[in-house]
Amino acid sequence: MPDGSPPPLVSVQNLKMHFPIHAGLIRRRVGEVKAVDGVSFDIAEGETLGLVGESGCGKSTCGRAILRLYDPTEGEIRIDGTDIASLNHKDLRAKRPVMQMVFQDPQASLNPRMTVEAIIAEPLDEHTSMTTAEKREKVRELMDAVGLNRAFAGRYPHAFSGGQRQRIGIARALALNPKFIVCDEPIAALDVSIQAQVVNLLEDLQRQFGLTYLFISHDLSMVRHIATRVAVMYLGKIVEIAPREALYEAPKHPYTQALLSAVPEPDPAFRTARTILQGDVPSPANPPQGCNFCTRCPQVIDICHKTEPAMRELAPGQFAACHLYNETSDHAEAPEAQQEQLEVQ
Ligand SMILES: Nc1ncnc2c1ncn2[C@@H]1O[C@H](COP(=O)(O)OP(=O)(O)OP(=O)(O)O)[C@@H](O)[C@H]1O
Repeated sequence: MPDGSPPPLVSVQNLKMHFPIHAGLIRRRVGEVKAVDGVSFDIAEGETLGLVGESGCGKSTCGRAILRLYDPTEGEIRIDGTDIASLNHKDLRAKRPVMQMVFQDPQASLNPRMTVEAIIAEPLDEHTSMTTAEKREKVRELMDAVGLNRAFAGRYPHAFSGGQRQRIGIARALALNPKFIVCDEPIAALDVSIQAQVVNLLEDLQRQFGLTYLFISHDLSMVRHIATRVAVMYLGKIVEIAPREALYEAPKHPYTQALLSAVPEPDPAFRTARTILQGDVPSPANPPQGCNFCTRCPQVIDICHKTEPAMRELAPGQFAACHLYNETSDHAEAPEAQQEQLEVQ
């Protein structure tokens, strides 16, 4: 953080979320799934940090652990000046209004037996002493803010389209005037034709209410549109984090390069060589020794199998964890050069 700049709204240090694996009749603990394994990042107030990576790399678990929907195994989480990781349940409940989540599947996250009015008012019932009339008015203001017709407040979720249901979920997340929202694949379950509308709404709301987002998605094109900075996750760890332009225009980590090379580019002038990653993602219950990416990396070198690479700043604000950039390595300049020789599809 440069001198004089305000402290980040969200600060995550060495976050770990390991799920125990039990087996046998007495449910003996036989191992653990390292879903999130030492993740660190900051998010400035008003910023959107995109969190990308293949399915199963730990994005959702990371978002949930930050909001304490899971109790993290280890690590520090500071949100708006409070150490979230160490709060007891009573204090956590009091802090809940500041941090909210928008879920992937609006169908599954809305109670089908509750009206839209009751769904959006639920957090107000739980966390405020508003009168019925005040709640009624607040629900209608929220419906206006997310572009839902007030006249439909008495309807049930099934009467709405997927995009409208996600607007209901967003209105509920906004009810307590949060500062920080984890958007967990908020458009993945929606029709492509309405994905952009929901993303534009999230951007409008961010400007209007000064919101800070962690935007989790496997859609790199959408993240490029909405995020100010982007973190790339692989097998429970962040391998690269950088300002949006740097990440998309000059990715440093071979995994980021491979992910981006798979994004369809309509303009042939900007099409690059496509990297096909070999093999499957290893199990987070049994990650490889050394670098987590060493079993699939097209540019693997000896040390990758032995030592975990540290995060290093390779360009202003652009950090990557890769041995290819070690000052002592002969390969310090190799990744971009080698990228050109990769298989063209
Ligand atoms: N409650 C749980 N118990 C045990 N393992 C879990 C639990 N939740 C997630 N995992 C495992 O943790 C790993 C990370 O899962 P997670 O859902 O966070 O990944 P993701 O990147 O969000 O993937 P997707 O995009 O498919 O949701 C996976 O291997 C998953 O099976």
